[in-house]
Amino acid sequence: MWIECKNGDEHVARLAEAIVAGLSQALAEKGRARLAVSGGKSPVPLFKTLAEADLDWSRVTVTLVDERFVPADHPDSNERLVREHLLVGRAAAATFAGLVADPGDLAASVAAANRAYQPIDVVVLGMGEDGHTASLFPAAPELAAGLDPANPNAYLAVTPPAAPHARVSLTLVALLSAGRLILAIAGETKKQVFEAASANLSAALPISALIHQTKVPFDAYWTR
Ligand SMILES: O=C1O[C@H](COP(=O)(O)O)[C@@H](O)[C@H](O)[C@H]1O
Repeated sequence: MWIECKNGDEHVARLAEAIVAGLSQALAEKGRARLAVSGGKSPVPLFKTLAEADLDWSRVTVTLVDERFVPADHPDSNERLVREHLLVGRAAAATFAGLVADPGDLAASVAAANRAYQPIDVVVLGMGEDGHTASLFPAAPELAAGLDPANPNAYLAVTPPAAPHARVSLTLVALLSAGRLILAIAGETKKQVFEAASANLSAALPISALIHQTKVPFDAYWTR
């Protein structure tokens, strides 16, 4: 479902409401919940609101949709972003599962992420203006494997052709094993990219693989 919000405050409030609803449902049904969040520049206001949500965070595991292959204290680290802005306040009681086990060994980090993987209740995605989501970048050499419905792995290494750092990313198979997918995007350019991806399923815009699927509830929240 496409959901338009009138401003940033409504965007954050509605996203937080949907995420908390998904986590609360998992807690009620299973006693534990697993949340995967994205990094990049845009999620900080959402993280700050989520951090104060009235949830039993001690029964929530927070993990990452994707990670830049950098040490956890690097300015571009998604783990650093999450630790600084989400795992604070009430959410400090959550357990965190990062994706870079060894900042000197990408293959070992991906292998460790795959061993630790458990199905995710709520996935919060972003989208780049090139149509990438998670770190499933258009034209990346690993994109076909990332989108392969028969890929047995939850995570893979990705080399973005035009963005910094090698990545560790959830595969499409893992994304489509989640309880629900929530996309947070802002701006006219991303709206146009989303519309183009809605018109055609194409590896040129990897987000289209999520739009054109019916396995998992998928909601896109947009604001100007
Ligand atoms: O590189 C990344 O970019 C996307 C989009 O980031 P944004 O700052 O444009 O919202 C993000 O979803 C992904 O997790 C991140 O690694």
